[in-house]
Amino acid sequence: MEEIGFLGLGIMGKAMSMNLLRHGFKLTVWNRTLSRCDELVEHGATIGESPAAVIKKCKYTIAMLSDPAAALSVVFDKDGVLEQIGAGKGYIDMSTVDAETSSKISEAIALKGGSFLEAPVSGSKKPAEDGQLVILAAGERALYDAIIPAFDIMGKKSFFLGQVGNGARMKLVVNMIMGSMMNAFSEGLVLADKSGLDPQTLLDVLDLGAIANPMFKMKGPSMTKSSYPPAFPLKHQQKDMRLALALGDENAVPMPVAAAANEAFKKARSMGLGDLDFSAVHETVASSKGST
Ligand SMILES: NC(=O)C1=CN([C@@H]2O[C@H](COP(=O)(O)OP(=O)(O)OC[C@H]3O[C@@H](n4cnc5c(N)ncnc54)[C@H](OP(=O)(O)O)[C@@H]3O)[C@@H](O)[C@H]2O)C=CC1
Ligand SMILES: O=CC(=O)O
Repeated sequence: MEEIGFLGLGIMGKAMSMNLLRHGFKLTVWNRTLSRCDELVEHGATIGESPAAVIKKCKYTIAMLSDPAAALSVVFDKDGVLEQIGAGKGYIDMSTVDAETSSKISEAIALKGGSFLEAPVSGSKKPAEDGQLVILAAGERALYDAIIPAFDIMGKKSFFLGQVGNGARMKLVVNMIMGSMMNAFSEGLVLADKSGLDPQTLLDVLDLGAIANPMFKMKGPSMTKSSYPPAFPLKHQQKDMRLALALGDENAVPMPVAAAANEAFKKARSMGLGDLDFSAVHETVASSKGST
């Protein structure tokens, strides 16, 4: 496959691009904080000096950025994607954003004659390192077909969901469920502990029953030790809850559970936990002062 551009080398972008390099892809990378490119360069990547420079050089460019503001800035600002996108070039945004952001980007790229695909992912740092993401793509089918060799390296399964917006919406629904589950899990761990049970035994019981899942299994042991090394930063999970609630507003779907979960993530952010893993929401319950 031809050289691919990659914009955004945070937790996910770095893991995904390293994985592509390991599998023989040639990459030109850019990150706002340039020093984050160094490790990729050591593994064979080339640096592009701006998003525009990367687009100019590469037929296909992937982005993995924090939020709607970042996704829009990289496309619309000076030296951004729009300056060089055009006929024969494809832009694939894998960031988690809302459908409106994605549509704005898609329309602007179409006006320049380029192709666009949104492709947010389910799966965190480890699945990204291992090429085990679930890819939720929507937009131009021809671009999806062209980029499939890269998706096959980054993911264990890719879905094509139709028109732009469907990938963003699917991702927000999934993360809304995940964020709500994480809060219920945190409350359960604290309830077990405060009522005299061993949280580790609770984890063993959960893992054998109908609500066993990889998230409880992976995060539970570190949560019981109040350890939250960031795989999925809490500030991004709160962003996803906020965007999912807005989707609920648009569609008049009552979501009291998600709204409460969003409040807990906001509380965690106010406690300075935004850069830790989203499982740190546990601290909002664990560290609350209760009298018995
Ligand atoms: N971590 C995870 O488990 C998962 C994350 N996601 C989603 O993937 C996306 C990336 O997540 P993750 O890698 O964890 O996040 P990080 O916070 O680790 O990385 C964010 C990236 O966005 C860049 N960025 C932020 N603001 C701007 C801006 N204004 N202009 C240009 N670049 C900017 C950062 O650059 P800089 O280095 O300069 O700060 C960095 O490269 C998010 O949308 C997240 O919700 C999806 C699935 C799993
Ligand atoms: O967006 C986060 C994830 O784990 O998926």
